Amino acid sequence: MKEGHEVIVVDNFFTGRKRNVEHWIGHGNFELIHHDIVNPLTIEVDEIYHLASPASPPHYMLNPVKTIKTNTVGTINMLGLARRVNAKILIASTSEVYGDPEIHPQSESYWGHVNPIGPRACYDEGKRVAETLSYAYAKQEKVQVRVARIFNTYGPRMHMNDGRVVSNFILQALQNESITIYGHGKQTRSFQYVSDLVDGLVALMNSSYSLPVNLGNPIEHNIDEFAQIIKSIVNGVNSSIKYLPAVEDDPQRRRPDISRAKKYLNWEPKVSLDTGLRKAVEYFRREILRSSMPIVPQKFLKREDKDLW
Ligand SMILES: O=C(O)[C@H]1O[C@H](OP(=O)(O)OP(=O)(O)OC[C@H]2O[C@@H](n3ccc(=O)[nH]c3=O)[C@H](O)[C@@H]2O)[C@H](O)[C@@H](O)[C@@H]1O
Repeated sequence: MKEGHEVIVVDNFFTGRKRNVEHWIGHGNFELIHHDIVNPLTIEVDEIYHLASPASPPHYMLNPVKTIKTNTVGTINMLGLARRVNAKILIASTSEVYGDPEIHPQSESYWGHVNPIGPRACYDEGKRVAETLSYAYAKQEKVQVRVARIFNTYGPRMHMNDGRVVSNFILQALQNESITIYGHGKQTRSFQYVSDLVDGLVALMNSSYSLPVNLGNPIEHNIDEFAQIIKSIVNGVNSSIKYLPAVEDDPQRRRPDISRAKKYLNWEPKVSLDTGLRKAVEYFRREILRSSMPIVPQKFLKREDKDLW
């Protein structure tokens, strides 16, 4: 990137400007992803990372309309901005475009198995439309797009109330509470450490490859095993396992085929689950100590329960 030029990163949590070359805008809120954020007459923009959207199931299900708007209207705004300022744009898509997959592991050529009217549809279909929009803008408006299909990611500085499995299990084990498994616990996931993901996103942006690319760690565990791994790292001897009702449309198996990322980006994850989880656990331990009251893992809420927005 040329000196004095801008990279715009739009995501959920960071707002404001960092150093000379980065622009963080966010809150996963589609009104903020607006074309007024950059005045193309005063700033030259080379790259836009569009990462904005709620991504945790209890969060995105709480306000499905806003989730869809962020991924459709918000993405149109960002693609329009990329076109006007002639910037390359990276869209954060998701493993959830594969839905509850019938093909395993999932490669990018798989079209997916998504329930278009289920509780996850606001996110799954929102991201699928975001991909469709990206390639429509690429074809019609010649926008340079990069599409990352991101698989389950964790690490320090996750939101304590994120509500996804990694933060829930670590919080529960650290606070000697029961670990809550939704359903039978035989569903699988493959977890990647945050720095591997960031390396993959930057490699994709810098590459000349424009089709979707899976970014994830292909080592797969079922959720029962994952609970035991967290317990052993935390030494959560007092945490029992509590089985709760299954989440509707919960994908039963998920593991990325990362041949494409290896071939075109020369990328593969480097951080083992054990190393990454130890770092995440240490972060959570410190956060709990800093907090004056117990931190309750996020559960699935109804709109009237709490407004997270
Ligand atoms: O990261 C991904 O690839 C995508 O999938 C995630 O969805 P999911 O994998 O269902 O995320 P979690 O909420 O962390 O659930 C993982 C598994 O653990 C289970 N779980 C979750 C939380 C919990 O307390 N207990 C529990 O058993 C869930 O039912 C599910 O089977 C999120 O939708 C997105 O962050 C993302 O796009």
